[in-house]
Amino acid sequence: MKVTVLGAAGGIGQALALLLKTQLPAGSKLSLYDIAPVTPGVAVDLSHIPTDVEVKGFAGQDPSAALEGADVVLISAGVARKPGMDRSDLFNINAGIVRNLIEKVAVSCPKALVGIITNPVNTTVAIAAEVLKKAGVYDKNRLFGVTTLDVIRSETFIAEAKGLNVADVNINVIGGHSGVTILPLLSQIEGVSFSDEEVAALTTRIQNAGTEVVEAKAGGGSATLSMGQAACRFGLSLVRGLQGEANVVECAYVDGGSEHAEFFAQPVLLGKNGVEKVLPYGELSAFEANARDTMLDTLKGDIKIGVEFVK
Ligand SMILES: NC(=O)C1=CN([C@@H]2O[C@H](COP(=O)(O)OP(=O)(O)OC[C@H]3O[C@@H](n4cnc5c(N)ncnc54)[C@H](O)[C@@H]3O)[C@@H](O)[C@H]2O)C=CC1
Ligand SMILES: O=C([O-])CC(=O)C(=O)O
Repeated sequence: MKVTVLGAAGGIGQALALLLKTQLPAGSKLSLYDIAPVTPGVAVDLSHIPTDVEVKGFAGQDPSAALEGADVVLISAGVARKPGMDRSDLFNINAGIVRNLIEKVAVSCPKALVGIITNPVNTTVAIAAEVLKKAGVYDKNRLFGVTTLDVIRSETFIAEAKGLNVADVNINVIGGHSGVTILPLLSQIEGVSFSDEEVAALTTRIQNAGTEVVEAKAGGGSATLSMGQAACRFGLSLVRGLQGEANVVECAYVDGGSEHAEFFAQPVLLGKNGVEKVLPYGELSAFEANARDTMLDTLKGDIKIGVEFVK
């Protein structure tokens, strides 16, 4: 199994690479690419950790060598937010970065499963899809927006609020990955009940958790370590699916035939070809149904910007 990280010298990329070096199945290959010249050194550094995962690092303008033969590609290349910015403010720089990288993916490893971390995810995934369509290699089951950070944050905050063992908390987070498009389905958590005030407060905290980190880092970037963990969890789930493991389910932002929007985050069953099955996200409370319906204009607008960028 070969996993390639694009943006591997960054805050997320390095954390993710470390976790993958220690957690990928024995015999895996880990390929690291970034425009930053430090990247081969990051690979040398990681290669001294005694696990059976071979690490190679690549820098420069062309990611092709890093992508050759990749089964999974995780993309965190691009700029991160500073206080006062929205994720959509990153579009001007990150749209072109994602477009150029996906053009290389389309040539070097068109069958790879691709997870996009680079913000604004609601838009960059649409860009990736259009680029892959243009290249004639689009397979909707192989492209994912990585929304796992919303899931792990929800698990953490719910366990804290309700005194639960976090390992027992499972939650679907649907929609997209910014502001009101992030919708945790708190009504589905088994064995706990929330007051209306608790639901409103917890939902808002989960939706704004990225901003919580951006403000706490005071100009030094956005979430990197928790995102590294989230991307590792998601990447390992993609690998487990590829290896034929049964019942591997994650929420992700996919082109899954949703009635709501062209791309929509919801639970998917992962398998040898990526998305094996798009799963229903279950019953919603009245609060959640209203939140889902009111997010759709924003989500569809974000997607449209991505589609138009490529056309
Ligand atoms: N999906 C999610 O839940 C989350 C997404 N993000 C997003 O992830 C992205 C990366 O964040 P950080 O790692 O904190 O940023 P960072 O600035 O620490 O790292 C970004 C890396 O991308 C590299 N890069 C820039 N252009 C490149 C190109 N054309 N090819 C290859 N590498 C390139 C840079 O050299 C840098 O090493 C941001 O867009 C951020 O908003 C961040 C947190 C959560
Ligand atoms: O908020 C940001 O800019 C980074 C991000 O997507 C998150 O932490 O969820």
